[in-house]
Amino acid sequence: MRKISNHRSLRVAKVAYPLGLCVGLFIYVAYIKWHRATATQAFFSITRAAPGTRWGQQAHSPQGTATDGHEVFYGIMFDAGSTGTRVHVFQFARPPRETPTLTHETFKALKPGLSAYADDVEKSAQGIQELLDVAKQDIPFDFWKATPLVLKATAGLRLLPGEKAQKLLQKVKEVFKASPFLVGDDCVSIMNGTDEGVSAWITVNFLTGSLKTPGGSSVGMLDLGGGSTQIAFLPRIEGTLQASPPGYLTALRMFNRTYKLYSYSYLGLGLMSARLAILGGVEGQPVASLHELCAARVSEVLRNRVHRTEEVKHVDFYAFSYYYDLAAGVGLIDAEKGGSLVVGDFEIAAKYVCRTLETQPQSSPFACMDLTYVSLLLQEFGFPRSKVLKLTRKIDNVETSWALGAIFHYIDSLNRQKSPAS
Ligand SMILES: O=c1[nH]cnc2c1ncn2[C@@H]1O[C@H](COP(=O)(O)OP(=O)(O)O)[C@@H](O)[C@H]1O
Ligand SMILES: [Ca+2]
Repeated sequence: MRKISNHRSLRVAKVAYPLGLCVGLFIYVAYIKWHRATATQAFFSITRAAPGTRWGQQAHSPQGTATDGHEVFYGIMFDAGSTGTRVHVFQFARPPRETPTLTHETFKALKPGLSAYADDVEKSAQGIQELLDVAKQDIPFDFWKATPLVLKATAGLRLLPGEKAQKLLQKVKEVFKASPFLVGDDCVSIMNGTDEGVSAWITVNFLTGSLKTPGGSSVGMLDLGGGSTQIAFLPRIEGTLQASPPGYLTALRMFNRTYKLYSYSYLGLGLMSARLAILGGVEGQPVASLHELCAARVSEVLRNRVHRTEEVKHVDFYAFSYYYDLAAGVGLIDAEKGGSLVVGDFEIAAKYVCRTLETQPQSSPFACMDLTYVSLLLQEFGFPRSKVLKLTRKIDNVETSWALGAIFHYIDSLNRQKSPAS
């Protein structure tokens, strides 16, 4: 269902004014007729069935212009992460009577994260505006009004006191409302952890083509952020479903199939939060082996925090974010292309880096602790040392992040409101 193609020229109508007007009118009438005929077709066909989840609600649906028989449209997703804010501008094309395809993504990231402005809310607007300008440059003017603009915040804002988080969100909403894009009342929110995992699972399975084949195999997803970490996969073994605590399973309806996903977000177990917890209380102890010391502290921090499933041993997993950065940092994978490793590689790298740190200062002082943490976290999830993981930042030039899965949901919810029968 997915194709990546070159950006089409969309400004043809401006070439010859009088002729363009007639052609434009004709296309408009044809489009309205065609659109009415297909209005009852499912769009991305995604419905969330889990209780307590909140997907976008909006009164209008995005609507592009028909060119070459394809309807082109855009969606803008802001990821307000704990360590940075990023914009993802997605371009889709929908051939007549077919499901839409993702044709292009533009991505830009800024640091620090929104939560860094908790005590100076006004200052947060500058970065948001800068990222909005990226979207404006990327999306042709004629499409601005129909393009949904959404921001979802993750661990950084979840961990802030509610009032401070709300003030930041309110500021972003002001900036969004002043933009030329399609902005609903729910355009800015804190995403719940389960949705974060589910959306990232949708992204990797969409990009790897796993969603195309009903009944085919799917891949698991591991995301290690700054403030929280997510694991999501589709269990095939009944015992996994039975043994999963409440809150770890969620039903998702997508492309006319229902998936019962295992998805969980551990708030406070992101890499930056873990550093804080690990550094919290062992000062003054004599330095034995730095790795052993680190491992003992990390084990304390992780004790009874993580649910272990047997089935993860048998599922192919993609891992990204800090998993990727750390592996690339010590040369376990290519920093540009990513690659595969086994879980035990993190432990070998941790031991090596910690041992080196005992005798000489390192350029990355946290590497010993970070690698020890990641190695033990993966083991806590139930991964054996021999388990192969795929580490990737992009698949087919699209960022592996929850943003794509989340924009699918959002656009789908807009479409459903427009044609509830579909
Ligand atoms: O879209 C993305 N592309 C590439 N890296 C990303 C993206 N989103 C998050 N990251 C990576 O995730 C890590 C930080 O996670 P984040 O700031 O999102 O924390 P959170 O998920 O706990 O809120 C960093 O390694 C950052 O480079
Ligand atoms: Ca993140």
